[in-house]
Amino acid sequence: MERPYRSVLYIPAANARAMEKAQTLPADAIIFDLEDAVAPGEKPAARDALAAGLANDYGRRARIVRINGLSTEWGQDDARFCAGLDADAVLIPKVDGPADLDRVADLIPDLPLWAMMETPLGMLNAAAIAAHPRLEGMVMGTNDLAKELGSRFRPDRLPMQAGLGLCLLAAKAHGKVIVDGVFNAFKDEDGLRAECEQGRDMGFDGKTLIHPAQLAIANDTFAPTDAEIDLARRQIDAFQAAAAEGKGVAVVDGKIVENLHVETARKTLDRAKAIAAMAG
Ligand SMILES: CC(C)(COP(=O)(O)OP(=O)(O)OC[C@H]1O[C@@H](n2cnc3c(N)ncnc32)[C@H](O)[C@@H]1OP(=O)(O)O)[C@@H](O)C(=O)NCCC(=O)NCCSC(=O)C[C@H](O)C(=O)O
Ligand SMILES: [Mg+2]
Repeated sequence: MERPYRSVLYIPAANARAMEKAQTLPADAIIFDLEDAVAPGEKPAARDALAAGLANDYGRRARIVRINGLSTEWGQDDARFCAGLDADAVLIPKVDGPADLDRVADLIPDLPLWAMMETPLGMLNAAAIAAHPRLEGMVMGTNDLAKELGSRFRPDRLPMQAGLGLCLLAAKAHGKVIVDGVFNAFKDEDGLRAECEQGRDMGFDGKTLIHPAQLAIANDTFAPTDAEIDLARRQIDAFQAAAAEGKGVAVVDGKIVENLHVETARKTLDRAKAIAAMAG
């Protein structure tokens, strides 16, 4: 049973109160951020605060640490800090290609790597990045991508579609987790829900979030509904019954069910089980 990544909450590593609070928040994963959410003058103190914060009990929530890029003045110290750290993964910002992952992999031999997908080169090299043997997951960085592209924020995210699609294809081709970018207006519930639904419909595993008020909407949107779970069970049952009669196709609710639909149905049930395990 794979972990769910419906809700992936960023927490500035300098914010001890938020790290404490996260122990009880319904996030599937936490990104402890040493990069953009921490002011330059606070970077060393943020590392110390994170070391203390990671001693908290986050239960089943995945603990991912976002370091500064190795080309910055903090990156090497961040990487040294992460080697041997009790965390679940290290997230590397602004990954342009697999060589960026190699460099961090050499410094941090013991943790899975995740890549921020947020540069034009990263989009063009998405397949090679996703194929990296140490890579476990990808996170869309839609703020940086918009900045680099000079594109505008639109509710339909049309300017983002090429990048989102390339990264999604790459992640799926190589069996990696992929979560969507943040929705900046954290008090706009309708806007967040619409963007979560778009990401879910495209195939993202979940959404990165910046505020606890966004958790419920992401958790709800990226979970299979009761109707989907019920349909998945009926599709599996109907297909098994058809197979027992020597048939390769069943019909449920007026629609055909073939082997491939059964695979999707099984994934739906697995996801529901993984989500239930988070609550338990
Ligand atoms: C956006 C915020 C600065 C708002 O903070 P604040 O004004 O303190 O919010 P509230 O008063 O509403 O907070 C209420 C309580 O919730 C806690 N809280 C707030 N945010 C978090 C959080 N992220 N995780 C856990 N807990 C949080 C507060 O401590 C309050 O608790 P209590 O004391 O019990 O009342 C703030 O939300 C924030 O800093 N968010 C994270 C910003 C961040 O991490 N940004 C960087 C990542 S996004 C990015 O870089 C995207 C990517 O790279 C790209 O390019 O797109
Ligand atoms: Mg970014």
